[in-house]
Formats: sequence, C-alpha cells, structure tokens
Amino acid sequence: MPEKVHFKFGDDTLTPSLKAQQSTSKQPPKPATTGLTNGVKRLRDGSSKAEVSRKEARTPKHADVRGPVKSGGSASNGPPLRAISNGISSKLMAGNRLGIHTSSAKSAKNGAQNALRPKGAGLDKFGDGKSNSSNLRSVAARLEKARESLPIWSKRLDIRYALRVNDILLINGETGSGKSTQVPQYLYKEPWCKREKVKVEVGGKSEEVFVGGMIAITQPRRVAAMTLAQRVAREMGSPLQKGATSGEVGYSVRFESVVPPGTKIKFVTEGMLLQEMLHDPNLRKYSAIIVDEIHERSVDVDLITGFLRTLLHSDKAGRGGVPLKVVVMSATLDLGGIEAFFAKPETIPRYNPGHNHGRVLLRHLKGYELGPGGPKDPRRISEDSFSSWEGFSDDQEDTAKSGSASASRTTAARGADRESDSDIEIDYDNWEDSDDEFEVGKKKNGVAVEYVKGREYEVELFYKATPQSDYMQSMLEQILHLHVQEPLPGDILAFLTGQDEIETLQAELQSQAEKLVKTVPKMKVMPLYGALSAQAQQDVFEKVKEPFTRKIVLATNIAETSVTVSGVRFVVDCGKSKVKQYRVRLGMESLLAKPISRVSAIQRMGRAGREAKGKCFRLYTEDDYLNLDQDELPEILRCDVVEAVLKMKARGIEDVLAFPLMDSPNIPQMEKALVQLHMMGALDDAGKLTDAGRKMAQYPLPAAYGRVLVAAAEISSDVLLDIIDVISCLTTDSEVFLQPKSEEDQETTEESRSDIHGPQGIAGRGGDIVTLLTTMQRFASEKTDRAEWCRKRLVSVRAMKMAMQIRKQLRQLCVQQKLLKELPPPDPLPIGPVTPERAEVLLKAFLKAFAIKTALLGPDGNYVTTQGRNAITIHPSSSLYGQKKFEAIMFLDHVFTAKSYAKKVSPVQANWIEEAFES
Ligand SMILES: Nc1ncnc2c1ncn2[C@@H]1O[C@H](COP(=O)(O)OP(=O)(O)OP(=O)(O)O)[C@@H](O)[C@H]1O
Repeated sequence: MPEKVHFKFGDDTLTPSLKAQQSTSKQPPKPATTGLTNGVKRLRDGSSKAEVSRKEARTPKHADVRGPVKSGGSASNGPPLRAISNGISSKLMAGNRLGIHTSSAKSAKNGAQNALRPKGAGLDKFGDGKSNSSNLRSVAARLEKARESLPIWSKRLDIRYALRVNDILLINGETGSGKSTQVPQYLYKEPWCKREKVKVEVGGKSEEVFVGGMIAITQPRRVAAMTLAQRVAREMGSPLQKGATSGEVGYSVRFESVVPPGTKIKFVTEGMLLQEMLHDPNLRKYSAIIVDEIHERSVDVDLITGFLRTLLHSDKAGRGGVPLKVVVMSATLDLGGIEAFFAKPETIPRYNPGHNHGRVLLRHLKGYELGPGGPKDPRRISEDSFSSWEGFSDDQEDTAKSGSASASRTTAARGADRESDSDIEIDYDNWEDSDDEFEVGKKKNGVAVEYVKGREYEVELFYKATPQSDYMQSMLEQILHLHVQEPLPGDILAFLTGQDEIETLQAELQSQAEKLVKTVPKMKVMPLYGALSAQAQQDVFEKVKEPFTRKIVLATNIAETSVTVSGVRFVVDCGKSKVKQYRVRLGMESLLAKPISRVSAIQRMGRAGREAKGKCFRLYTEDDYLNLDQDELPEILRCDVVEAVLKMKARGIEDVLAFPLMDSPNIPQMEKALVQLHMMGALDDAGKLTDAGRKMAQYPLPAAYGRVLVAAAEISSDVLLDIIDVISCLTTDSEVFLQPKSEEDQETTEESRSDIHGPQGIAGRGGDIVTLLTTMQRFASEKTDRAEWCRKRLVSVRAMKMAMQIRKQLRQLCVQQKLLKELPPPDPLPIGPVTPERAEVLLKAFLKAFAIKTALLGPDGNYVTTQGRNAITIHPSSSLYGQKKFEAIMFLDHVFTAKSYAKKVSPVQANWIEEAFES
C-alpha cells in the first residue's frame, strides 16, 4: 500500500484580475504566426527572424562552447576514477596530501540531526529577500541575458509557430536546454492564451462559462514545481508569495498552493492536475497544459495523457469549442511513441493502444548503435542526448519509403538542421490568404515536434574502471577526493538510493569534515529526499552563504529531473535507486533498490553543467552503463493499478480496459484491480462506481484508506475522527516511529513509549493501528513541548507535523463531503486509553479494505497470507515484532527484502476476516 497522500484539494479559483481580462466574444485562433517578407521571417508582434538572428549572433553559440564529453580523466582534472578507486583509501590515511587530519574522528550524529532540522517557518520565496517591484524588475533584467543564451532561445519562434498551427507540440531538448523554464514564458502571451467567455450545454441548457487564460505545467515532484516556479517568477520579475495581490507565476503542490490573482503560468504536480481533472474534466481554467519530464511515466502522468488525448480528439463542446494546447517535453525520451499516441486517428504514425513502451525502446537502441561513434562513444550521450535524431517509428519509415510524405521526418530534420531553416521564403504578410503556405508546419496528424539540440555547458563524464562492490564506500571516497582536489566554486550533488543511506553518508562525511586541514574548504553536507520538510528542501537550493565552504548535497532521485541546484558542478551517481514494484504473485508492492536506467543516468548527469562546466562521476563501469535498461518500465506496468482504475471510473470512464493509455497493464492486472474495488464496495456488480466509490475517489488518499474512511463514517463521527487520526499518521512521507539504534536504546524507548502503548501494552493489543491512534492523540494534546515529547519517545517530529496537516485537511474534507457534521473542537481534547471494544471497531473498519492483506497463524507458528498462501513475517518496525503470536494479523504494508515482511501490523480474529470477505 503506498503511503502517499497524492493531492491537495481546494485549488485556486479564477481570479478577479483574470476575470477583468476576459474577452466577451470567442476569438477563433489565428492560423498564421509568422510570415516572410523579403526572406525575413516575421512574427505577428512585428519582431522579425532576422532581428532574432542578429541578436543570436551577439550571443555565444552553444555549439562553440560545448565540448565533447570525455569518458576518462585528464591530468588537469585530477586522477581518473580508476586511479582513485585503487588509491584513495591509502591517500585518505596519508592525510597531508589530501589535506585531511587523521587524528580525531568524532561522531557527526549531532551535526547530521541539526542539518535535518527545519529553520523557521516562512519561506522567503526569493532567497535574497527582494520582493518589491523595482527589485523584481532588476532581478529579471539581470537574468535576461542568461535566458537568451539558452539553446532553446533560438527555437522560440518555431515553438510559438508550431502551436499556432497545431494543438500538440512535442519537445525533445537536452537537459538544461531551457525547456521547463522557458517554454511557458514563450507561450503565455500567445493569442490563443486568453480567457474567453463561451457558451456550453449543461444538462440540456446553454450556459456561459469562462475558458482559458492560464498555462499549467506539470512536474513529477513538488520540489521541482516549487523551485521552477520561483526561478520563472524571478525571470519574469513577478512576485511569488503567499498573499501576493497579483502575479503571473504560481504553483500548486500538496499542502501548498501559491497562485496569485492574475497567474498565467502555474507549476503543478501531476497529482494536483489529475485531481483538478476530476472536478473539471474540460480543464476550463487552462489554455494549455505542458506535460514536463514525461519520460518518468508515473501512473498519474499516464492518466493525464490519456485524458488529454480524449479531450484533444473530442469536439471540445465542454470548452465551448476552444482548443486546448498540449505540450509534452522531455530530454530523454524518443518522442515517436508519444507522437503516435496523440496523432489524430487514422494518421501516421499509428497508435498501437497500450503498447508504446517496447516500441520506443527498440527505436532508441537502434539509434544508439548506429550512431557515428558507435555504442562505446560517450560523445553520443552529450551531443545527441538520448534521442535518435533521425529516429522514426518503423511505420513512418515505411510510409516515407512508400512515397507518402512523413510530416514527422520533416519536423525532425528541421530540428536537426535548424540554421538552414532561415532560407525558406514565406510571404508573411499574405500568410492567412495562402492555403498552401498555411499548410507549412501544420501537421496532418496534428502533432508538431521540435528538437532542441545542445546544452549550455559541457559536462565531462567519468566511469569507474572496475565494478564497485560497496557503492557507499566508493561514494565517500569520490566525494572526499573531489572536495580536496577541486577548487571552489563547485558544489557536489550525489545520488544515493534512500534516506537511510543518505543519513549514514552524511554522518560519515561530517566526521571526515572534522579532520580537514584549514587550507581545504569547509564542507556543508545537506540531505535532499522527499520526506524532508519543505523548508529543509528549499535550503538545499540556496547558494552557500558561509565563506570558503563547499555544499555537498546527498539526494535521492528527487533531484534527478527538472531541478537546478545552485552551485552544483559535480555529480556523483551511484547508479541505483529504490523502485516501487508490484509483485503479482504476492499481490503486493515492494520497494526495491535496483540499477537505474540509462535515461536516469543521463538525467542525473544533466544536473551538472547548468551554471558552468561540470563533471559527472558514475560509480560504475562504462560496460555497466551500456548494459542498463534504456528506460524504466512505466509505473503503470509495475505497480498496483487500483488507484488508477478508481480515478478512471471517477472520471466517467466506463470501460477502463479501452481507455487510451500509452501502455496498459495486462488484462488480468486490470481485472484484479476491478475485483478489488468491487470487494471494497467502490464498484457495484455491473462495474459502476458506487456512492462509496465516488467518495473514495475524492480523497487525496490511496483507495483503500478512502474506503476505511467511508466505512468509519457509517459507524459514528467519533470512530471517523479516530480513523482520520490513524490515517494521517499512516500517510506521512516518513515513518512516525524512529528505530532505536541499540538494544539499550530499545529498552529505554519501550519504557518511554509506555503511555503510547497503554496499560495493556501494545496499545491494548490493537497493534500498530491503535499505537498510531494513541500517538496522534497524545501528541495533539501535548501542551508544553511537542518536540521534547517526540524526542523522549523516539517519535519523528517531522512526521507528526505532517500528520497534523493531513488530519486537518481530512477533517475539512469530511465536513465538505458531509461525512462529518462539523469540525471537532480544537486540541487538546480529553483522551483515555483505547478499550479493546473500541480497538475492535477500528480494526473492523480497516478490514473493509484490508481483508486481502491478512495472514493466519499456521500450525508451525508462522504466518501465512490468506491471499496467495505465502509465508510472511512481522517486520521489526512493527510494535507486534517479537510479541506473542495471534491467530491472525492484518497488515497495511508489505516489504520484500531478504524475506517477505508485513508492516503496520495489527492482531485480528479469523472470523472478522471472514465477515469482511462476506460483507
Ligand atoms: N533555480 C535556478 N537557479 C539557477 N539557474 C537556474 C535555475 N533554474 C534554471 N536555471 C538555469 O536555466 C537553465 C535551464 O533550466 P531548465 O530547467 O529550463 O532546463 P530544462 O531543459 O528543462 O532541463 P531538464 O530537462 O534538466 O529539466 C539551467 O541550465 C540553469 O542554467
């Protein structure tokens, strides 16, 4: 069971100033953007392509500054990795040569914890505190030059033009070429990006509604949405603060929405947009949706593209006929499959429903192997990015060969031969009158494609000479080597697999930092992972203020795409990440550390060289890299699809098996999800969404938790409030209970947690569910020092703070949904121990959704799952670990490491499970 709350409700509404901008009549989109007079391409705003070219001539050409990516080190860059790997340990011990004292090695635990502590509440969105308009303008003016030097700058006319004559544009541009920050800025003033009043049919009646005026740009993660919004706001000289009375840029992520009146560009997480789509299937607020970093292929992005495709190919009656523009972008995905997906029916390339992944992959491999330098030539990685520039689907090639012009081929060739483009003469002044000219760039299949070649700064690439058995040790050595050898400025961004590894390495590095001699810069080690507070994440993106100090960021793949971490010039990539995987046989999801894909490796490399030349150190061999999978299996093919199916149903998709997905899970998996939703009462016997199902889909929760809420509401409001408390703790990003480090700590912790576990121990034998309930109740009632209360019990303050936010949100939603009559009185509320009777009621409510996640005690004293009959062991993190055995257990989570573990475990009775299955 994923523990994430995916979305936030109560998004911004249309704002007064936007209303003021509305035009009363619907303007049909102007077909022609540009024209050529005397060989000069001219935009309708009057700027000519020649002017742009002159400007470009003054700007350094990216091709001139870009150099080949090297696979080995050079003397001037310090010894190559192969040398480091052999010699660094002894060099570290030698101390003096690398500038490290070898005498004291104090634990850096305290330092690590300090670094994790959030600093103060409010975010200064501009870092430098500048927020008045003249300061904002001067910041924007300062950034103008940087914007003009981005590779994508020379493509801005093509991008605007492509979208004036087509509704869909795919952009493949290298990491750092400027896609995420620039494309929305090129588009928000386009004539089609206006708020319009139109007539639509609602329930047989004609109604006037507003459509358009804003561009949404999706990001896979909140940190990217927030930092990009801040960057774009700076570039546009627009304020981005809570309470700002106007602004052109906003963002909307879980628990935080900053969308000032007048917002034209809104960065959103994929989950947020999907939730908006449930309420507003026609996306009336928007003129365009930009789907960024599509290569990550989360379930949410796959659903979004499916809904967008349906909307694009519909008559748009729900938008009063106003087209929605869609831009899809990535640095590391061949866009052929996506072009096929969005292409108008009956055009080329043809969409093969639900089967794009393998096809795209095949084309990549082909492009790579046939490249000029061959598969081993590392320049292929930088110069051509990941895309096969000449790559087309087999369909298209066939078509081209058979004489029917392939529009994609034209566009791609145009992208690659950008400069020769300017020779085409088109009479712009007479553009609209000329049907022939109008056809230029207008794609028969409706999908325009642009390729942005080049990145601004070179990234040198280094591989290990031999495979590394211990990546943590390798990483430590590599970071220390870089820190000691490379002059400032130049921060380091290292990619690890997860929070535990990050905290371990952080402690190690901080311990080493104490041994550094004075001539070596100080180290500022900063973690970056999803469960960190927003403020702690934000701090990582700020420039280091301390003098003579190097920032070392230890990150999960949260920093892999979209983000620019200021100051970073060196990337160290361990080559692994933790991936959620659905194990069909077990019917459960597990989080496994696995080798990354080539796409991820390229994205990680792309985090260096964004502000200056950079270097990327891969802690694996070049052969290992070449043996990596080209890209990751889309999440929808490896995860439980229950939520996805529920979202489709809630959006009115009757036949989910026929819903247009780029890649469809296999039929048995979809059917299993349907059966599961039926068992939960979300679907009736005819497969239609029930009332309970509709409510479940409205909650920003995994479907099963939504079901538990609905079940609790049927019992009483008191039970519902208890269940909200538990679910709030279950859906934080990090664990509520921290693990004792030693046996001694274990004993002390047991003692200090006695109030949580209650007089009968383990929260009245209610297991983890009741333990979480008492934890939340006691935390919320704590009047003096909540942080101290947590510290004593080894409870995570960060997790509890987030749980309190979720609790507030869920309570409000329950009132909105009429599951609760009113909000309960503020804390502290009177609390008492949870009685066994109360525990039974709560556990039975959970069984409504989790009966399939139960296990019975076998005669040999081991638990065996009721579904699939697999052996399962209680995980050490559970309060039931090492306790007496019960006849049956229910578990909310599951992890597969050395063996199959049940997490979040509670004792239940076998007959309760039977009842739950029968009900
Ligand atoms: N927060 C920031 N601070 C400083 N510079 C930034 C920031 N965000 C972007 N930039 C600059 O703008 C450039 C383009 O960034 P942008 O995110 O638009 O590129 P991109 O093509 O979308 O890259 P990617 O595919 O890696 O997301 C970066 O290389 C960097 O130089």
